[in-house]
Amino acid sequence: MNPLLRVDDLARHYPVATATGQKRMLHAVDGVSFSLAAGKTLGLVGESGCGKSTTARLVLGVLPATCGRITFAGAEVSATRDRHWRALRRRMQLVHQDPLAALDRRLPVGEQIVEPLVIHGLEAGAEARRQKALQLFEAVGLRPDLFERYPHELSGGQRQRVVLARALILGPELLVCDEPISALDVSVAAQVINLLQDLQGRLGMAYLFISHDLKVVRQIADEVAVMYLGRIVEQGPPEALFHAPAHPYTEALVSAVPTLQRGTRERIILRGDPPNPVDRPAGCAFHPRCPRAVARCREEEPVLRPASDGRLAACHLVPLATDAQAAAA
Ligand SMILES: Nc1ncnc2c1ncn2[C@@H]1O[C@H](COP(=O)(O)OP(=O)(O)OP(=O)(O)O)[C@@H](O)[C@H]1O
Repeated sequence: MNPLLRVDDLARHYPVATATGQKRMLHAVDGVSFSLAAGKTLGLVGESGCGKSTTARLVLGVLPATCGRITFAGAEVSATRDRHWRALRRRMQLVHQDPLAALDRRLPVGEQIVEPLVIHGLEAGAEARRQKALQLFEAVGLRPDLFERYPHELSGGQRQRVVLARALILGPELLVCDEPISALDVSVAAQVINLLQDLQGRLGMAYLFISHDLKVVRQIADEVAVMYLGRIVEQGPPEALFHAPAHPYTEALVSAVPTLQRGTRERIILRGDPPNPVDRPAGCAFHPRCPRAVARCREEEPVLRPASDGRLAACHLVPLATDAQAAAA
């Protein structure tokens, strides 16, 4: 079956000036490929600056790619902002981490929920729009009396529900959730995650779910991709990935969450920040921070390929799948 979303060799480079005034290229996203089936969730994790948000903006067609290809429901996504782009954008919506920034402080939240309908000229008549918005209010668990309130009169969790209701009003097939709970406290965040799962069950949307919270990603994702310095370094089902990480970088991320770590392997503590993407280390980009690195890691760049247990990993130390296993995966 064709996936709903397919990303092939996607890249986004930025020309930047170094401290000495030299012009260099920053590879924010550098050859990323994945696919996402309808109704499923792909979690995207990795340290700050690894390219998660850039990937999200490329997928939504709000940022042009340097190269690569994005296909949504069989149609190519490009950042052209023409009629074709607008029609596709209706079917994929963004849920951002900061609901206050996403909402207009001067408008009651009920009015903001119906805005996408007005923009796309989809529902004639103010009353029909209001009824639709009230239905969505209920679907995201908001009381109808909050309809006329302004964003600053709502709690953070309520505001994120308003943002969700607005994203849902056009009936999207894909929600791109970029750190949707990072501004919320733990119990409210848990409610929003439960709501997202519930909505997915009822409406069958696919989620591209970006988060640095591995526990939440394990709960919500069907598949997880780990990014490092603009590339995917490991991808697989959350249970396998978090309980028995193959790539030392995934292992380091998991080591930082004691309740996720299993087994007796020595923990990998991540030291320092990731390298500057302008000066990507030779060989494996993770080798300067990897306690398991061997000579080959400093010289030869590992490519992302099937490991013996079916997941994808870009590490010289991970046993590769045999040709037969790779073909079956
Ligand atoms: N407009 C830009 N010009 C130059 N560099 C950029 C630009 N936008 C992003 N970058 C760089 O691209 C890299 C990836 O950024 P991105 O925001 O995608 O990372 P991220 O994983 O989403 O981080 P965070 O979790 O902090 O949001 C970073 O090094 C960032 O500094």
